[in-house]
Amino acid sequence: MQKIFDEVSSLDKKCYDKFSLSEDLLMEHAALALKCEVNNKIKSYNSTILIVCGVGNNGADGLALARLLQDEYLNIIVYTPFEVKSKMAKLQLERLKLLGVNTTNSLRKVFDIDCVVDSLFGSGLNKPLKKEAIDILEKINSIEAYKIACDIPSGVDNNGEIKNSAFKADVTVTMGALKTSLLTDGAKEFTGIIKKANLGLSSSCYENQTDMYLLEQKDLKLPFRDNINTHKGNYGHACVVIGCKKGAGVIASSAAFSFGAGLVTAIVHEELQLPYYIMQSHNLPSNVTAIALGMGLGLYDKNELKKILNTNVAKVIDADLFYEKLLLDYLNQEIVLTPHPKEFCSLLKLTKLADIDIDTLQSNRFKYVKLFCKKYPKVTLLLKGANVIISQNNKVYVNCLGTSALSKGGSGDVLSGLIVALLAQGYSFLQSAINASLAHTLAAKNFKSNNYALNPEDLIEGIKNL
Ligand SMILES: NC(=O)C1=CN([C@@H]2O[C@H](COP(=O)(O)OP(=O)(O)OC[C@H]3O[C@@H](n4cnc5c(N)ncnc54)[C@H](O)[C@@H]3O)[C@@H](O)[C@H]2O)[C@@H](O)CC1
Ligand SMILES: [K+]
Repeated sequence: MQKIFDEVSSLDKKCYDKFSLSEDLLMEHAALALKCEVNNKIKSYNSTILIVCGVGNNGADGLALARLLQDEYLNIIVYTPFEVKSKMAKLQLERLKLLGVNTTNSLRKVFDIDCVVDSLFGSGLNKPLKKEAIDILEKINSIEAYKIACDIPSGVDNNGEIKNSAFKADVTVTMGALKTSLLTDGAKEFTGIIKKANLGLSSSCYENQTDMYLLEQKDLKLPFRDNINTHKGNYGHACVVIGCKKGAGVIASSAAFSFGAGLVTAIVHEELQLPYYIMQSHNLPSNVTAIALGMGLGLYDKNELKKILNTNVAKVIDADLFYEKLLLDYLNQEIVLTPHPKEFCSLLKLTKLADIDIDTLQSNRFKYVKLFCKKYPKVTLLLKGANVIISQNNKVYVNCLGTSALSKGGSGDVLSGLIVALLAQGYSFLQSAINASLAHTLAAKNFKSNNYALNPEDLIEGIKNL
């Protein structure tokens, strides 16, 4: 798990005030981290590196990089389209001049470039881009080369929003600590792989306390069976309520069985053709330990719903239930909710927290997740998206490991099945949501066939083999 911060200027300030590091020293480390990234990828001396430098300290990072790369590559183009403004950018430019390095303010030749470093705008981007900047970004985006963003892809603002254009990076070397702005669904299209640069201090000294964390592959804890002398009753009894769209519940049931639940029962109105290992019943069995409810539910008798919701076992709620007022009666208890953005908008409206459209939510995912979890601190909320956000009370966890292969009907049903399996086995609400989400995304990431082809069975098969 890595810490995430909304802003890092206070952390930079701590470096100056508490540890007596200078801005110049931090910048030198930033440039060194960029140099490492270039060197790791570009091995041939006969290469051309284009460094695009803006007017502020992000540009200054690029200018310092140009100095560090001298003599390492045949051709280093230092492109400064605008007159530099910040004190550090002026100093870095002066240092380059003293070395006899020329810069250019026009970029004609955009072929035969092996690597582009984007140091146009960083955390100081505070207004929409003008045409001139948009044209530059479009021009450098069109170059076929390895693309490195310094700190944050230019055009992505501090809320992680992209107003008109942004640099499309293969890798973003972010300075000091991970920022929320890099982890929005919108930014995911532009950041590429995110790497964190050390600015001269270990993370434990540079970073402060936070309630936000980025989940990593190594955080995954699978429900391995450590004891030998066990029986099915030791692993819980998961029940999945089958609604009108029966496939959803069937997928969830299969996923639950494959993720370790000792028994899985589908709660049905009529006998269905199900895998032989999934039991069927009209009522909840007396030994139920967790329930999944909502997927493919459609129209369902309210009294039956209430009866299921009133059963005192762990529950994961999905899909159609986010449009049901009835759910409001259960938000002050421990429960896992797994809405996608449209369903979360409905939930926000039902709870009278906000009446917003999907675009507004997507631009402010963290804000609305925090708002909801503040009002309902017992709920474990998992907001689906390109980057999944999982939150309980004031803690927020982000899972960036998902891929577009998961953008399919049935993926969410698998996730609910995984969560109910862990709940049934006695894992906590938060651990169930986190580990199910990690398993879900990692299985998709490991999928070897084309990324448009993943189906729920492939996903379940992948989860079995993590
Ligand atoms: N403070 C520190 O100690 C460190 C800062 N570092 C770098 O400094 C960067 C932040 O530097 P700055 O605060 O100078 O900010 P930026 O370099 O991101 O840019 C700020 C400048 O761009 C202008 N600007 C903002 N939006 C614009 C727009 N849409 N169109 C045209 N001009 C616009 C501003 O007026 C300002 O002059 C970080 O992203 C990071 O790369 C690193 O060197 C690490 C250490
Ligand atoms: K940048």
